[in-house]
Amino acid sequence: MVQICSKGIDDEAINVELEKMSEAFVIGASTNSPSLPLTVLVVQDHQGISNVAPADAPLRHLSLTKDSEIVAEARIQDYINNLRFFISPTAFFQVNTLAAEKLYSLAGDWANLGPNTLLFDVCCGTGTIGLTLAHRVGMVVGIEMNASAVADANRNAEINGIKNCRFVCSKAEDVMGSLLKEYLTKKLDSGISDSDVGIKEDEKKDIKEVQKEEENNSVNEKNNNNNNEKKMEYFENVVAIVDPPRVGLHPTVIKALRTHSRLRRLVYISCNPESLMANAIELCTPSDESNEKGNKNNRGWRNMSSAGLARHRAKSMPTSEPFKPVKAMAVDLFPHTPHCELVMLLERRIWLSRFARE
Ligand SMILES: C[S@@+](CC[C@H](N)C(=O)[O-])C[C@H]1O[C@@H](n2cnc3c(N)ncnc32)[C@H](O)[C@@H]1O
Repeated sequence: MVQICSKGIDDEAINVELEKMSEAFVIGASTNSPSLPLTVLVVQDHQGISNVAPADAPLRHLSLTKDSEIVAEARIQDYINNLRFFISPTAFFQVNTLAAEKLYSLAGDWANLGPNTLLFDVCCGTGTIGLTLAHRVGMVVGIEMNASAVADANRNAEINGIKNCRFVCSKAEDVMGSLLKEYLTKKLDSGISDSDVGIKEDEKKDIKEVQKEEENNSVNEKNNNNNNEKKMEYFENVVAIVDPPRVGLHPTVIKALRTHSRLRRLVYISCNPESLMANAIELCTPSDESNEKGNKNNRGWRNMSSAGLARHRAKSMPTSEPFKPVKAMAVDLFPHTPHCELVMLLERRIWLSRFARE
């Protein structure tokens, strides 16, 4: 396992060693051998990120300890937006932290955040997106399947004094539906009057119908026992920033996001345009079209492109208001490579006018 980092490692022994190396720039740490020690790859006197590993980069072995427990504790650390992040060996972290700052703040701007916003940070890793945007929202709910990354996220919230985040350790497909239901169906049971949030009578009926539909949906739901005093609060503005791995979002997550009508705005961050396009097709295909009589038992699916498969899957999406792709931007997190991050804003009709800032 190679973990890329840019500034330091959470281990006093390593830091002592690094100090001896003047301005050493740590670019990788490996803990994949059962017979540790930790190996740290460094480039001396280096400044910058994108060209950090010249072919002749020296590989330095730092013998830390034979006590594997101590080494297993080693976490690298880095900074984004002046927040400090601890990162476990198996947790994801963007290598180009300066560009990541731009990426996350762009996503935050497009998500139209405010104090009454509930932000779902789907595939949250060590909590980077949610934690850097936490000061701009009422509450963040992060979802991540890597337990070490979730432990990091909780620790990162704590060390940065951030209190309005909850991180759920689970596959998004297992909890997205139940979390949306937990937070978004509070409204009609709460004492808040609909006029307070601008809901008209016919829209209220729509919401109830959709909620009923949501209950009937066979989203695989697991209860999670995370307690958080904020979870009973009502938030007017509900948005999701999703940042899935290359494969994109699981169909169950797409269905949950699409069929929960109070989610009006979705910012999709992707490192793979193909899966982004496929997921956007399912999120944005109008129900009338998706329910068109087609050959639902199409046996040619094995030969389909991911977009073709998405169009096919969209046919079985429950009736729901589609999102619309509004704008997209590429953010070059990997200069001098063919890879690029993409950000796309998806929106639905803003019926609660006070949500819209523009
Ligand atoms: C591209 S990374 C983004 C991480 C984080 N948003 C960031 O910018 O640092 C994708 C993350 O999704 C997580 N992941 C992959 N599949 C998942 C799933 N089915 N449910 C929840 N998280 C998942 C990975 O562990 C990884 O942390």
